[in-house]
This record gives sequence, structure tokens and C-alpha cells, in this order.
Amino acid sequence: MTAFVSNVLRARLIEGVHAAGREVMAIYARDFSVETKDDQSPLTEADMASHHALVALLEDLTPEVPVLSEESAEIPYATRQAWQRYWLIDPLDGTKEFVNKNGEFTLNVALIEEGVPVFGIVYAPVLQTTWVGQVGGEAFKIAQGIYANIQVRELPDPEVAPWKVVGSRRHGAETFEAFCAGLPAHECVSMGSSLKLCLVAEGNADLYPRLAPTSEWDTAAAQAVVTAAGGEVLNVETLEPLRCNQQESVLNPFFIVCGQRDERWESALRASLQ
Ligand SMILES: Nc1ncnc2c1ncn2[C@@H]1O[C@H](COP(=O)(O)O)[C@@H](OP(=O)(O)O)[C@H]1O
Ligand SMILES: [Mg+2]
Repeated sequence: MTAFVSNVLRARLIEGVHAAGREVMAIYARDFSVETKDDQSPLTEADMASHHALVALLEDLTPEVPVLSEESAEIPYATRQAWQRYWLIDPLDGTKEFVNKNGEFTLNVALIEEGVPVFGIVYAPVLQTTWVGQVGGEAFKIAQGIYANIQVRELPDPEVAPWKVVGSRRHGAETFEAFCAGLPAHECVSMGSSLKLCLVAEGNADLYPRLAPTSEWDTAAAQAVVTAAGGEVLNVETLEPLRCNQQESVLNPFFIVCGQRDERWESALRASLQ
């Protein structure tokens, strides 16, 4: 377990992420403008308010640790490569869900050590729910102020209880369906943002195949939660855990989130990738 995140630091981080969430909610509650970024994805005042609040929080709490944010990602790899430890944040994941006001967006803060997400906080302010994971330590959820430890569930016998598979509302529908076609009895749920990984972490979903692009900040915090809860976030080609900061590009390979490995879904995955 990373010794870097003490209980005091963890509590301050959670408090600070909640404060950033209040700024996001103040904007969510009123009219706001939506810009389009160069990659055609939307950007709102809330993305930037959360970015500034989280960067200020992290610079205050741990001035020696660099921060990489989706909204300030132009740091050359030559610089990032030297980072043994850094914060990786997505100030507002699920911006389209924010714009559509369906509540399925999150604030994400991850600590990366030697490329491995070792600690993460995922906060969904509309749901008033926070997921926290410290790899090698605890995974827990705070829902409406109540703390509860979380863990992945064992894959049920699909004839008794269908597997639950979670997918994006907007990305990769065709390959998602090809994967699901190879599974035993299952039901599908659609959801925005990193909430999908948290559903697996808390045992409310079994699998989240992501056969479409994402960036490292979309997944790192929730990967720490999933891992701490006993699950895995695996590259679909190698079935090795995702790592951050291994190359110039911050794009993730396609991946699958699971509670545990199992030949039944692994063969469905291989078939869907052909
Ligand atoms: N072509 C692409 N390249 C990289 N990331 C992409 C992408 N299309 C979607 N995403 C990522 O997918 C996230 C939304 O995922 P989902 O559809 O599962 O909710 C977006 O997060 P943001 O809202 O932070 O931009 C965005 O980062
Ligand atoms: Mg995102």
C-alpha cells in the first residue's frame, strides 16, 4: 500500500474533492455555456471550475507532487517520464452527461506511482456518492454521508443470476454488442463516465468492456478503486493491468473491467476482437 496517502491526507483530499463538487453543482443548477474543444468534445465552465479547485487543492496539500489534468495536459512526455509519482485528474468525466443533466458525471483524482494507479477518489455529486480506493488497503464508498467497505462480487452462475454488464451510453456500442453476444445469460446497463468502473468495484456489475477510446485520466482513479476492491482493469489484448505514463500518448488501450478472470468472458472477448 502506498505510504504516501496517510489517513489525514486522505480525509483532506476527500473534503477538497467534495468542495470542488459543490462548485460544479452550483453551475449544474443554472444555465451554462458549452464550448467545443479541438477534439470536438464539450467543455463547460464546470470542467474549468473543478480543474482549478482540484489543482489548487493538490498544490496546497502536496506541493512537491506534479499534477496532470485533462484540462492542462500539454506537458511533454520528456517531462512526465521523470515523474515517479504524480496526481492524474479528470475534473469532470462525463461532460456530455453533465450537459444532458442526467447526473452521471464524476470528479476523479488518482495518485500514480511508477505508472500504477495506487489511490483514487471518484465523486458523483448528483448521486452524493464517493468511491475511494487505496491499492493494498481499503476500498470504500460514502453514500449520503454513510461509509461502507466495498468489494467486487464473485461471478454468479448465469443460469441462476444473469451476469451484469455495463457499457457506455455513447461509445463503442457495436463492439460491446459483439462481446455480449458471446456471453452466457446476462443483462446490460448503460451509464456515463467512470461510474461504470465503480459499479464493478462495489459488486453491482460484473464486467465493463471498453472497446472504444478513453484517456488515462478517465480511468486511473476508478482503476485504483476497482483494484482495491479486488477487481482488475485489463488491456483486452494482453490481459495485463492498465498502466499510465508509459508513452507520449495518454490514450488507453481498449480494456475490460472485471471482478475476476473467467474463461467464459475471456473467450467472448477474443471472439469479439477478431
Ligand atoms: N475518441 C476519443 N478519444 C479519447 N477519449 C474519448 C474519445 N471518445 C470518448 N472519450 C472519453 O470517454 C469519456 C466518456 O466516456 P463515457 O461515454 O463512457 O461516459 C470522455 O470523458 P470526458 O467527459 O471527461 O471528456 C472522453 O474522455
Ligand atoms: Mg473523462
